[in-house]
Amino acid sequence: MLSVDNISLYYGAAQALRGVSIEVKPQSVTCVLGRNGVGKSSMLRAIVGHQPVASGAISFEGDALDRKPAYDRARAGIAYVPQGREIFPLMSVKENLATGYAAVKPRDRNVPPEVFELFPVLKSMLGRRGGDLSGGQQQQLAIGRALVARPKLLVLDEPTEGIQPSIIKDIGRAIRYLRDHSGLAILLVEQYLDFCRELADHVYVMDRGEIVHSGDAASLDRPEVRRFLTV
Ligand SMILES: Nc1ncnc2c1ncn2[C@@H]1O[C@H](COP(=O)(O)OP(=O)(O)OP(=O)(O)O)[C@@H](O)[C@H]1O
Repeated sequence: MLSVDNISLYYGAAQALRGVSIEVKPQSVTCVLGRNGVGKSSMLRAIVGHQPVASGAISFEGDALDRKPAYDRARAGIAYVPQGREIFPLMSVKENLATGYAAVKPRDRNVPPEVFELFPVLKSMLGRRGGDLSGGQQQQLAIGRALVARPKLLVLDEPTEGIQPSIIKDIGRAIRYLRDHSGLAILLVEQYLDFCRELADHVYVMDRGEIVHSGDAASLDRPEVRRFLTV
């Protein structure tokens, strides 16, 4: 469904990605792990069109994305929840959800019922300001806003970062539900190993701008893989 083929990415003279290739299959959860600063977020930004690549190719459902701006990628069915969530603190929960309509045809501009089924707290807080929500609730809002666009691929950058364990469980449950019942492909970047071990159909490990491991979730327990994850 998503194919990233041998991409390289630079910030000025500094190379952040060195020939990275990954595949994401439909109706699956793919996790990318690695220490701080190894290039995980850069790879996601390249996929969603926020950062240009210097070489290599990215395709989605067989179409080349390389020259497409971020909004075309969103319309093609790729939704992105950035690290830090980037919700609008002074806008209400309802207004935050509505910002997801930008990539959607006017007749589809409503909140899919599954958003409130997965995250009931959003329904009860529709009138509250985004900035009044806890970190975990903001993460749920950011995922809800991404789902408003009815994506085929959901891209999440560290969805568990700074979030209390009970909400991490809710988010894990939601990801599993979206894969199994809505047929979504989910690509997520994480530092939280247990979260990936429980959820992932496939894992990649990055180190210094390269993919150094590809395998199933159980492969994360191998010592030769672990050494790229321990600080
Ligand atoms: N906008 C930028 N300008 C210059 N260098 C950057 C920029 N963004 C990231 N980098 C550098 O590129 C490298 C990869 O960063 P990236 O954020 O992709 O890593 P990461 O694995 O996602 O780390 P983290 O978990 O800390 O977000 C790092 O050395 C980082 O300092």
